[in-house]
Amino acid sequence: MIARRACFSICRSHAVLPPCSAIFRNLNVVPGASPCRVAWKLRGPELPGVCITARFASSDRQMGDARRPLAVPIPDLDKANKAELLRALEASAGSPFSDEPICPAPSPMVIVVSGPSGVGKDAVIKRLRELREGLHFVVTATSRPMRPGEVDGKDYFFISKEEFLSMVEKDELLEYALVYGDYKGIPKQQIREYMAKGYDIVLRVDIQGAETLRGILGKSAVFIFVVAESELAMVRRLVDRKTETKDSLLVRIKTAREEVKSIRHFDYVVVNEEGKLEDAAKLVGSIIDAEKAKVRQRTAVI
Ligand SMILES: Nc1ncnc2c1ncn2[C@@H]1O[C@H](COP(=O)(O)OP(=O)(O)OP(=O)(O)O)[C@@H](O)[C@H]1O
Repeated sequence: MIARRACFSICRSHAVLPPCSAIFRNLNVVPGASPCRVAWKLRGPELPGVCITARFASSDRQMGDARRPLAVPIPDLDKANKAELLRALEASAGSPFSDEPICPAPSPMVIVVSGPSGVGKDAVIKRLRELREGLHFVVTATSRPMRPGEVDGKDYFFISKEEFLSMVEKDELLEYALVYGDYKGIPKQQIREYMAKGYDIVLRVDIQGAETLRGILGKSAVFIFVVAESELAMVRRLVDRKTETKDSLLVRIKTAREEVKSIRHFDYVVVNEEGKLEDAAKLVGSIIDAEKAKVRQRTAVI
C-alpha cells in the first residue's frame, strides 16, 4: 500500500521521466517497452500492488501526447480472473482503487428523549437499551429519594441536595432543573467520556429539560417527543405505576396537558401505544439510523 501511494504521488508530481530509466533498471524493466506492457510486468508478483498505471498516464503526457488514450486491454468479463480484471480496470481508470471508506463513519450523536410524565419514556429507553448496542444512556443525577426497584448508578445517581448544588457550582452539569420539588441534572463528564469512546448519547429529560437543552445544543442534537396515544392512556399508566400521591398525580396530569403543546419544537414524535412498547423502542432506533444516514450530520460538542 505504501509503495502504491509513493508511486502514485510521484506520478501526480509529474516527475520528469528520464530519471525513470533508473527506476526501470531497479525494477528489471526494459526502458522503451510499450507503456502498456511495462505496466503489466510491474504488476507482477515481485512488486505486488505497485501502481504503474498513473505513472504511465504521466509518461504519456511527458511524451507530449496527452490526448492519446491509454491502450490498456480489459480482459473478457466472463473469462478473466477477478484480480486480473481489477488491475486492468484500475489501469484504465487511471488510478488505483482505494479501499478507504468513501464516507467517514458517522460521528457520535446526542439523542434527547422527552415527553410528559407517564408516557413511558423510561420504559421505551429500557427496551431500546436491550435492542441496540453503541448507545450510552446518561445516568441523571437527582436529589429525589430512590423508588422501590431503582438502583443507584443505574437508574439515577441518587445524591443529596447539598451534593447536587455543589455540582451546579462547579459547572459539572450540562443542564439541571428543579422538578416536582427535586433536583435533576445531567453530568457533563459522563457524556464526554462516552462520546470519546464512540457511543451515541441518549439523554432522558422532562419537557423543561428538553427546552433548556435545545437552547444549549440547538440543532446539534436530535429531539424526540414520546407520547401515549391518548390522555386517558397516559393517566392510566401513571395510576397503574402507583408511584404518585393524589396531589402529585393531579400536578403531573395538569402539567402534561400543557407539555403536549410543546411537541412542535421537537424533531420527531414517537407514539408509545398501550401494549406496543416494542414498536416505540424500535421506532426510536430507526430514527437514530435515519439520522446517521444523513449527508449533513449533527455534531454535538459538550
Ligand atoms: N406501551 C406501553 N403500554 C403499557 N404500559 C406502558 C407502556 N409504556 C410504558 N408503560 C408503563 O407506564 C408506566 C409509566 O412509564 P414510565 O415510568 O416509563 O414513564 P415516564 O414517561 O418515564 O414517566 P416519568 O416522566 O414520570 O418518569 C410504567 O408503569 C410503564 O411500565
